[in-house]
Amino acid sequence: MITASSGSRTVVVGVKMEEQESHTHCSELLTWSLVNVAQPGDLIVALHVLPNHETVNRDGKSSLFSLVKAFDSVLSGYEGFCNLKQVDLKLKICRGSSVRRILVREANEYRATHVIVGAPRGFSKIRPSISIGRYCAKKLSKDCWVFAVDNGKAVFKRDGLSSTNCADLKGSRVGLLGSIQWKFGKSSKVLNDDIQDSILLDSSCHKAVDQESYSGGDGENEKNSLAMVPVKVNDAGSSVKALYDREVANLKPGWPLLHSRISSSDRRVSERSSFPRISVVQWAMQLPSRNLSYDKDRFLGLDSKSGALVPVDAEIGTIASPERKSINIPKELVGLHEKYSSSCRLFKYQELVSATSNFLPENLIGKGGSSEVYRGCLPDGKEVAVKILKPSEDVLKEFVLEIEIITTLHHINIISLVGFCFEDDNLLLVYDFLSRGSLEHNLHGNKKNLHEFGWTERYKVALGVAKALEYLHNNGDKTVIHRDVKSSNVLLSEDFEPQLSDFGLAKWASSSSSYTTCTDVAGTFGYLAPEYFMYGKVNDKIDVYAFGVVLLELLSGRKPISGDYPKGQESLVMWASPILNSGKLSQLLDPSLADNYDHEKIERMVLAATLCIRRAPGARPQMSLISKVLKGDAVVMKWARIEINALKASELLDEEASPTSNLQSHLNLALLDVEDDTLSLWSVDQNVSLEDYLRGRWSRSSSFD
Ligand SMILES: Nc1ncnc2c1ncn2[C@@H]1O[C@H](COP(=O)(O)OP(=O)(O)OP(=O)(O)O)[C@@H](O)[C@H]1O
Repeated sequence: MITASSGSRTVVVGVKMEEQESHTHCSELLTWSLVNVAQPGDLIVALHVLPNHETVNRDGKSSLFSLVKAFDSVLSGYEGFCNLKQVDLKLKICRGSSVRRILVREANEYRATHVIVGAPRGFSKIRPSISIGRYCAKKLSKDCWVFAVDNGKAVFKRDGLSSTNCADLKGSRVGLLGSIQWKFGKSSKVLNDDIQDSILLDSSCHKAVDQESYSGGDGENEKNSLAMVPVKVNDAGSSVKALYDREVANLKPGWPLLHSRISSSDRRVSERSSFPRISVVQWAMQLPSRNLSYDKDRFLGLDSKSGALVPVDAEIGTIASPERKSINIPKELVGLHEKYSSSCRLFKYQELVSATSNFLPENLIGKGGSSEVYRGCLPDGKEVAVKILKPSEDVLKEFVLEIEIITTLHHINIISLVGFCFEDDNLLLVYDFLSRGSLEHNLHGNKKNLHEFGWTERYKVALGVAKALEYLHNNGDKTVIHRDVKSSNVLLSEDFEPQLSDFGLAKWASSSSSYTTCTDVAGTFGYLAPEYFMYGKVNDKIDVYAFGVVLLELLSGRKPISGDYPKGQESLVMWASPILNSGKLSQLLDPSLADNYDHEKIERMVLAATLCIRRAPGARPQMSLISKVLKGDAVVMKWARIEINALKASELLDEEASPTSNLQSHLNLALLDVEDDTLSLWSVDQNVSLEDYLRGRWSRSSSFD
């Protein structure tokens, strides 16, 4: 039996391949499942039941043969998305007479946590998917979630008892390197375990399907699994891999960065599971490259009672271990306190335990992908937010980087670090507490606060975050690129003054405009700039793009990505772009707010958003210009209007030039706004820089005025 690794979940999706319907049913159901249910670490099993009587097609070919081929073409479109979302997608084909019974049997075999069924588009019977959904709900354990999806909407849902609910894409941070290693490790394991009845898909497909292997079986009890196909993952180095290598060489848009990671890691088998059950420090010490033999005279000591590593702090005068001997500590933590003692405090773990009333669940104010945040109160009455980092491969790097970067930043719109703690099993960061929580919460969370969070406050937030980013990008000779600008990383004070937080992914850059290429693309769905997502290219413009998405959230009240909206509107950028082009502002603005807004300020936010989300990084202005737009600088506003008119003209041309899209580009567009860059390059050429504009060197400006 194949199951997901411990701690992860298995989602069984009953897919039906409809020859005549260009596979739309299968794609829709899978897309729905991946967007709405899948979470990093999940195993998604696309299960197709082949009726017993179907052995040959009308054209006389083996039905299984054509079926696998058809599935391959559909599923290969999901490769990039699955890698990004860190899920493993498998196809399983079973033979049998009753689809529902086989679904239940397979779900039980996989110990599925979620089962998703659908119905072919245009099916005229009364919602057959609901009836299958009900059947599965009745037959499957109460732990299992069951969904019936019809036309892109869940028409039936049975909540499972397990606490693991549906995915919330907004919070899914992505880390490509990690996902690929995991995927290979996991895929290899699954294949080895199941090698007897699995068939690897070869590019020709002829080897993929053993024609003998599906010759019989007339009951559901029979072992009638026919094919288990890992999507585009092939340990044996088949032509699929060759394709990756070719594509890397050409660096075409698509998934080149993913491909390069895949080709360089195809022999790795990593056993990445969920979070390890050992301490962060212990865990980090196991990593070979991070260890350092260190005489602990100075900062860390071994607690003779617990055997744990504890900080030795001369100022606070805590533990000095009697057993002074050489021990291994992660090199990242060496000298940390000494280096930052002037700018922030080293807390003892006990102090933070007391401050948060032993991390009382009621004090939990937020959860991130890699952390939990508790509200706390220090003995002097100061309120703090205590962030506990969960173990992960990069946790030490992120911990130290956050301290390193944040202690150099001093701005009213950037969060202050009060102190930190590394002790025993724990890595903690202590910040000023911001009473209104995150912008994300204010926009998309508790709707009853909405009347307080009106247009004035939203404008204030937009301007404050712009100033924070301007400061980061122009702070002396070292630019800081945040890399994870998003509404959950903007915190609000009582009077809605925003502060940018979470510098765990931030990067130093020598200058704001020069590019560096990252192999560890990380960030959050919905906010990733296309050039960063596709090529790992990083400069300040990736923050500008993400800020544009935050502006759109402020204007529309919509989430950057959500499966709640109709097909094609899941991505905020994709939904908003045509509206921004059409200038029909009423369609863009948050319907839950009254329309007594300050027109000028809204226009500034709209202009700024339009400029920020331009696909070509070179066409996105620097944050200093965006701040000026938001402040309403007359000259810059005029220039911005000209820019945007030029953009509209270029987009109209582009629409005429390339009206079609395939599944891959549809997914890219819908979820990540990744598209061929030709339009953007065109628009860069056509547009005028502010400098040129000010020098009056742009002769065509009058035609757009
Ligand atoms: N200083 C703070 N004051 C008040 N609330 C905070 C503070 N810091 C964090 N929070 C709350 O905790 C939540 C989680 O924060 P955290 O930075 O751990 O994760 P995130 O940014 O939401 O996600 P990820 O870490 O995956 O990017 C925030 O969204 C916010 O609601």
